[in-house]
Amino acid sequence: MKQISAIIEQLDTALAGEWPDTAGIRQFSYSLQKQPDTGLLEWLSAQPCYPKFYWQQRDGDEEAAVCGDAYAFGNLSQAQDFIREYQDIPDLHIWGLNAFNADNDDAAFAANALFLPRIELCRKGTTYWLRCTVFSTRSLCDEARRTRLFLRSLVASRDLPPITSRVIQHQHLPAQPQWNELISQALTCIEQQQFDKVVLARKTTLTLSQPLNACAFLAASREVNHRCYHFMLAFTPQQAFLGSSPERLFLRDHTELFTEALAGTVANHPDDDEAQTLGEWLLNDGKNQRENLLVVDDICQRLQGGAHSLDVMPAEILRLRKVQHLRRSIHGELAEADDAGCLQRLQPTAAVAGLPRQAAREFIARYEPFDRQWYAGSAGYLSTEQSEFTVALRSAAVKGHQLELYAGAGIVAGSDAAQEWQEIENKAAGLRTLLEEHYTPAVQAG
Ligand SMILES: C=C(O[C@@H]1C=C(C(=O)O)C=C[C@H]1O)C(=O)O
Ligand SMILES: [Mg+2]
Repeated sequence: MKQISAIIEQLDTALAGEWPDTAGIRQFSYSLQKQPDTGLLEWLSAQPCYPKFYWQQRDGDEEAAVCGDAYAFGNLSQAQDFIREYQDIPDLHIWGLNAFNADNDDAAFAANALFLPRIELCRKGTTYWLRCTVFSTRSLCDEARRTRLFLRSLVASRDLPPITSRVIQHQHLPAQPQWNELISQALTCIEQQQFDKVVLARKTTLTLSQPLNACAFLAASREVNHRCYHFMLAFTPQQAFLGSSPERLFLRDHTELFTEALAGTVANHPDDDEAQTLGEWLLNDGKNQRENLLVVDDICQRLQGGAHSLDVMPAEILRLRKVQHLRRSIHGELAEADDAGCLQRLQPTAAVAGLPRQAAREFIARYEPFDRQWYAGSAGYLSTEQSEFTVALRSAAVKGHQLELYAGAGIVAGSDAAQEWQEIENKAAGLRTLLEEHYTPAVQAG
């Protein structure tokens, strides 16, 4: 990582110059001449500064490792206002998470964790760059000094440690009997036409033999869980939220909007022919088609007035490591480039809450036995030209010796509690199996 330390030295010289004692913003951007010796996640893992955020787009072509907060935002509208105010700074990016209940100001849990980083190491294709932002509402001069101190705390990249945490114990919330009750309650509401669909979830708390390194865990997931977004926000050395999600909430490119209905699930199979048979079954299954089409309806309704020329593509199968899904891509033209508006309209979609949204959310708030917090919210970034958020699914909270895994399933007329339990087991397996697979016995022969 010689290149990076050379850039940091150049930055230090720039920051040591004359700075005004007034509010303002400055950004420095340097391109890397060649690919760094280690990956971005390895670099991020080594850094002792929080918060840190990692993101990889699902086609694998865009990657970012960012850390330190130059400024933190109370909600996405504030973040958007900030980007608009400073739109002459070409590449201002704000990164982070929106909670499931991002629109509820009274919620006990933080609505979001969005920040303008001090430092960003990014990749697009084979191009790498490093960006540093100095922002102050009072004194750029003081902030430049703090940024220099911050840069001195950055360290060289290191290999990620192997995953040695073993699962000692697990606890499901709800456990299967309570799940069965919850599903029958939801089915009664559907029959009584209180709503058409509700997505119910489970939190599984794994107690580990030793704390898990969040970056190493995400790297292990990225290695095997292809066609997914990979994201992580580390709040402290012991606390992080991460995931490998197949689902796009939205991508906005200027005023073009790309979103999707990803709902309807069957198991995957390692054998291609078997997987294809399962996929064909999924394409022709009434209950799964219903789950997916309710999401299409929801998204199209929610976008009314905000987007036009909506195009819904035919259903396709998305094959992942443990499950396969039905996906319908949706494309439209926004009336204006408004990310806060997109988030408000689209999150949570009927793929993770239900339809109608309000009735489904009330059912979840009342009967789901845990607080979703970041699960089924969104993770990503906004900037002037482009913004993208993934739905924070196939996700987990790392809390020292504990790992909380989240998985949910859409309940519609025709859902069966045992099958939906199997479906959430399969979804949780995307992350859970990484621990088992990386287990190496402490005592080795010889
Ligand atoms: C709710 C989750 O996944 C959602 C529910 C799906 C379903 O019920 O078929 C499929 C994809 C996701 O939209 C989850 O992974 O936790
Ligand atoms: Mg389902």
